[in-house]
Amino acid sequence: MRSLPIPNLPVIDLSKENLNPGTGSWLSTCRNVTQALEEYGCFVAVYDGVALELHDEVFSAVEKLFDLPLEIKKKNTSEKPYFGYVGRHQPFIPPLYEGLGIDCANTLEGTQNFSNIMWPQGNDSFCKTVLSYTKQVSELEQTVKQMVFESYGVEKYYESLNEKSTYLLRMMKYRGPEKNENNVGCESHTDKSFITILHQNEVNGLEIKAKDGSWIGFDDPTPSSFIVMAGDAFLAWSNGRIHSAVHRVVMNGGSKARYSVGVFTYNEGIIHVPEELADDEYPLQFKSFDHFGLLHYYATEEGSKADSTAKGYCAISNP
Ligand SMILES: O=C(O)CCC(=O)C(=O)O
Ligand SMILES: [Fe+2]
Repeated sequence: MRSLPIPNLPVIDLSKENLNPGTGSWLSTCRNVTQALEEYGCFVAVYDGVALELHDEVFSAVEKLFDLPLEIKKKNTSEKPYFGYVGRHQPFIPPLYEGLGIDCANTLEGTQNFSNIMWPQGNDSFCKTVLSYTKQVSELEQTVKQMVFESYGVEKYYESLNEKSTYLLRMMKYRGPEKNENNVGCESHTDKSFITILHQNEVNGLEIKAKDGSWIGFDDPTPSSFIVMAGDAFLAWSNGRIHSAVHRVVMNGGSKARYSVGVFTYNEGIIHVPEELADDEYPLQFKSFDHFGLLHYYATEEGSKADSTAKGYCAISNP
């Protein structure tokens, strides 16, 4: 019997040298990026902005970070939900999971605030590594945003939104499950960010739910492959055109730990749906909204139960 082909995520080459605005390859890549985000809510970007050496430094720094004692990691706290330490001994969190977050990780101040808490004696090399990593990945994020804005003919709004962007770097560790232990590392969810860019070590586990309900595994990571994923804020901004994909982490392999890092974009202030993205055929579905308000809403009981965070928080209700 012939087996069905395993569905794959779209793969798009976003290497810097191929991306010159205005060229034919830029325009076709804009279309591919937008289509992938509309259909799958994500794609695999092949990106050469993070050198192999920096990639290795990041994952080795992250491993060392998780080796710190739990009492120290728990000092990573934040007013913003899910920005600080999340993990062991917390209710509703899979026991395999631990995560730490650095707010404003594209600034020296952000990385130093974090590292001074983890290592009161200082850790300049950690700061330098995560700062250059976040800066490089934020360039990829900006390219993707610019491409989508251009595809929709609303590039005039790009700069003002981009100026309000802040970058959260979240580092995740998933230990391998023990015998007979549940293998879910991270429950199904959509991200609350505008865009998330994920990068992982060689241990697989990320699965993305396609629109037909099937799960697509990301099984072929390389140091230059990044998962670019749209969050609920991007969906609302696009008046529902961009899809925010449900995804989860399932640890099917052996005992080796999975490490991943995600750069999550949030925007300060109010996000407006461009008026060009609503018309008679496509009526306005979302009100202007406060991005961090959306995140806080998700942390409420009502918000955590909503089928769609974006709809629950800022949909225009039909009479
Ligand atoms: O570890 C991963 O690859 C995914 C993590 C994730 O989905 C999240 O932190 O929102
Ligand atoms: Fe996620």
